[in-house]
Amino acid sequence: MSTRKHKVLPKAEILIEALPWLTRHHGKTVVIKFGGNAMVDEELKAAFAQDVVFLRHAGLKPVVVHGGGPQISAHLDRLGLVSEFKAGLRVTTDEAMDVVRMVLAGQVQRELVGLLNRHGPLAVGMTGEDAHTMTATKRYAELDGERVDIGRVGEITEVDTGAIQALLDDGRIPVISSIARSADDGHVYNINADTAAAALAAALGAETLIVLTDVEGLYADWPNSDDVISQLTASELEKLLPELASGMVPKMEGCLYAVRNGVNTARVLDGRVQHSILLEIFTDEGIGTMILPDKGERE
Ligand SMILES: Nc1ncnc2c1ncn2[C@@H]1O[C@H](COP(=O)(O)OP(=O)(O)O)[C@@H](O)[C@H]1O
Ligand SMILES: CC(=O)N[C@@H](CCC(=O)OP(=O)(O)O)C(=O)O
Repeated sequence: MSTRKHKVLPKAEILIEALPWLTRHHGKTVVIKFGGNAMVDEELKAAFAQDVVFLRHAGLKPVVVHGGGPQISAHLDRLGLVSEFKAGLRVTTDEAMDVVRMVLAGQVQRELVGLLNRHGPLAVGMTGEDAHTMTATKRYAELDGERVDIGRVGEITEVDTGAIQALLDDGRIPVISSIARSADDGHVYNINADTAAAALAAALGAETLIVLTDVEGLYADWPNSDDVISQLTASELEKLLPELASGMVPKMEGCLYAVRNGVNTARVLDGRVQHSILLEIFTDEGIGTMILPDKGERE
């Protein structure tokens, strides 16, 4: 009897630890960005799907926005097309845009939908083009103060959350690829997936934006040290932005945008750690980096 109690009690304690978090997050929308670099391992992808389905059954409304940078680069390579990044954004020729759309919507999104739907008829894939969910205009990169043409890369000008809301109201899990149509020229544009996730989180009035990536969080002095900043405010992050490099730039700009536009917290988590989403949402042990609105702007 006592051995049994010994074994069962810790499990019950874990469940009870989740109670205040379950209450707090019930019915809330959570936008989760799954980065291409965190999507390389089969077990991790399956664990990610389990976490998202768990959130849904725990009464939250998860929305998945996915990247696929490495997968796009691999496909371009196979076709003998060069990929080049400027200011963290892929220079996207018309030809490359076809590949971006095919890989994101036809490969990466399909795979995630398949993994989620192992647990039931929950996930529905779409791109920002569907039902005019995301509208974009051509974006230029800023390099040493110069405006540089990077082809079919877009910035979001408008978000229509109608289709996503309808899916959420129907109990589904929307899985969204970061592509948007332009109202100016009718073309489709390549949107950085962190930027898309942040814009959607703000437009949906999400409680939280979770960005899964391939590092532990925001390093204070990358690449010299692996000290992770566990928490910072929007103003503190704004000061750090000019020092950031590569993929962290759109990620942190996105987090800043989200918390400045009504999202209560933005979190960058290590997607290489299995079940990092569950640990973050339902336990007292926060991991990764949390960005909060400035005092006075918090709910
Ligand atoms: N201060 C920083 N803290 C953490 N990572 C950083 C920092 N500055 C730059 N990076 C780089 O940003 C990368 C994450 O961005 P990215 O490669 O675009 O990932 P994802 O595919 O998940 O969007 C990290 O792997 C790291 O190389
Ligand atoms: C404009 C731009 O750079 N778009 C990205 C879209 C995918 C993405 O953002 O994927 P990750 O989240 O895995 O980096 C690209 O073409 O790679």
